[in-house]
Amino acid sequence: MTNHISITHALLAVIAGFVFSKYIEHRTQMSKVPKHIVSPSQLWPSDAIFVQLAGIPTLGPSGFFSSYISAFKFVYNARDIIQDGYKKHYGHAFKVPLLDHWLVVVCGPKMVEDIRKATDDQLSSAEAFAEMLQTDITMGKSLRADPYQIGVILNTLTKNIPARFTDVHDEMKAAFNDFIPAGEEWVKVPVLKTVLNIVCRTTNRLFVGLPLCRNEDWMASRASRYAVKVCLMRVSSTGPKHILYCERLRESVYHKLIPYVFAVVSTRSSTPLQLLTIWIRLVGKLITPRPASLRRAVKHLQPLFEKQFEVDGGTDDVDPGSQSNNLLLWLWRQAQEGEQRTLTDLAMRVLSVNVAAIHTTSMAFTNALYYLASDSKLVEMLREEMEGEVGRNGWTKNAMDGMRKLDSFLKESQRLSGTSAVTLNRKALVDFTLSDGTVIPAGTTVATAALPVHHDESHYEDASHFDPLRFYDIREKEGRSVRHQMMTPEPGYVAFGMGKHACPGRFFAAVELKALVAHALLTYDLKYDEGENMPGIEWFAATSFANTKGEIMFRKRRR
Ligand code: HEM
Repeated sequence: MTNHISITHALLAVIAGFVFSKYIEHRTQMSKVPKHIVSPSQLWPSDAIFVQLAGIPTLGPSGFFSSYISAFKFVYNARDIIQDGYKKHYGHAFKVPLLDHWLVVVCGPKMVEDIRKATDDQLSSAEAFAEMLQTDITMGKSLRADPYQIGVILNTLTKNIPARFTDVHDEMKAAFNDFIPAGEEWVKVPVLKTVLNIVCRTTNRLFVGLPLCRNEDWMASRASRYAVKVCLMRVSSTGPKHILYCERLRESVYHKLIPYVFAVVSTRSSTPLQLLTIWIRLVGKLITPRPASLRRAVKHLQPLFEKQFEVDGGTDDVDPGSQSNNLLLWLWRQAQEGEQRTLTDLAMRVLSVNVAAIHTTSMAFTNALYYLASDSKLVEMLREEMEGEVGRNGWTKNAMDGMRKLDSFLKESQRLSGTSAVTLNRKALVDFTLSDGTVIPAGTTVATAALPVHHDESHYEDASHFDPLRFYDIREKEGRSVRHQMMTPEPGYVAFGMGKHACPGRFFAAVELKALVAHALLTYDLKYDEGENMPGIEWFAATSFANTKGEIMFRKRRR
């Protein structure tokens, strides 16, 4: 026993002596190099990224331990931290430490314009999403290699909204009926959970039609739960990454904590940290919902796939109003012969579009309901407009387009409640110089401040006040302008992002949201239970969520 201890002590002493002597040697080397040409990369394995990042001001402390404390604070307090940075660094960039990497945030119209105008080879949206959602693991690599589904959503899906609107509205009515049966008595409904089901069914009526959109296994386990699992994957996959391998840890290890040991002991490609990345990827592959979700999606889509493509090869004309005019067909027609036309690849894309569509729309609808349940005057005003439009145009896309007060209300709700702290997430593929001269080093994630823009008095008078007719009034003043709509990105409104990567589904989202709110208000009365009020927004790091626990009372509308 004693022998064991002394051998261990001796070994530790040798290692400590070795590290210390190398440290002294390293300090000696460092002292010989003139300060102005010292770059960590010349002395130990390093990324130039960390050197260049040092030139961008840090919000809060940037020391090894203190920056990790800041990173933990960011998880709980991102909204205030980004707001603070926006105030202090308006017109420029600042950086915040996240647990696994630095995030550079730019503020002010000129900086946003720089990001908007950058090419995909300079700042990549796909690479930023890949990192955020771990898409290679959760969705597979082919989606990133050729994300043609984005063009399909923006063009074909948007063009087909009027033709498929009746169908979508039909599903909406059936789904509301199933999940909130309209009775004479008030019933208390958990809002987000119910809304997720309604939105999943309504959206999938457009994507895959009946009967699949109502299939409980597709609905509950695949389409919407897959989306939830992907979000959880994001959290869980970055969780271990935070601890074991991350850009920031590498930075700390290489540059701050024990730079020398790693330089001497191993090359970059074989560092234990690199091995841990592989390990994390393996764990990610084991826990990803992708194989199971994909198998189920393929099973459910197989009959539709055979019906639509095996007879006519997807070339026959389809009635635009029919259910065969769906996302699967639009994807098929855009896909290249070969791999992209397999059911597996198409099914993955259908799932990925579900991920992008369902939670975002559900959050927006939930937030809108929270406002409506607290304001009966607003409800009455909107009902009047809805009845007028539906009376003139029936339940059509045209009628939805005519609901200008509703559009304004939804936009105001998104402005104050539906937006994350940052948007336009991009990954720099090359060193990218902003117009104020700041260099975003290749490999860095950059984003623009979002919520602070929505609270900026230079864009909005009394910016923190909720004014449902704010945009309606502006549009009326400008002669019933078509500008300032909910789906229109503008410098003061970035809920759907901006530029060529602005949300391609925003046109559908706006129509669907209007139809959902109109159907809800014309079918039900709604209010909070005695003693309950509008619940607050929830946050996880820089992302905002509609309150997950809020409940609202519904009953059949009384006139
Ligand atoms: C209220 C609902 C929605 C909100 C608030 C929303 C918001 C956003 C935002 C902020 C982005 C990032 C934009 C950027 O980085 O510049 C985005 C991207 C995207 N959204 Fe939406 N979205 C919504 C609904 C939808 C729907 C219904 C679909 C599909 C039908 C969809 C599909 C996508 C896709 C595919 C992207 C990635 C675009 C790209 O990388 O070029 N979204 N969305």
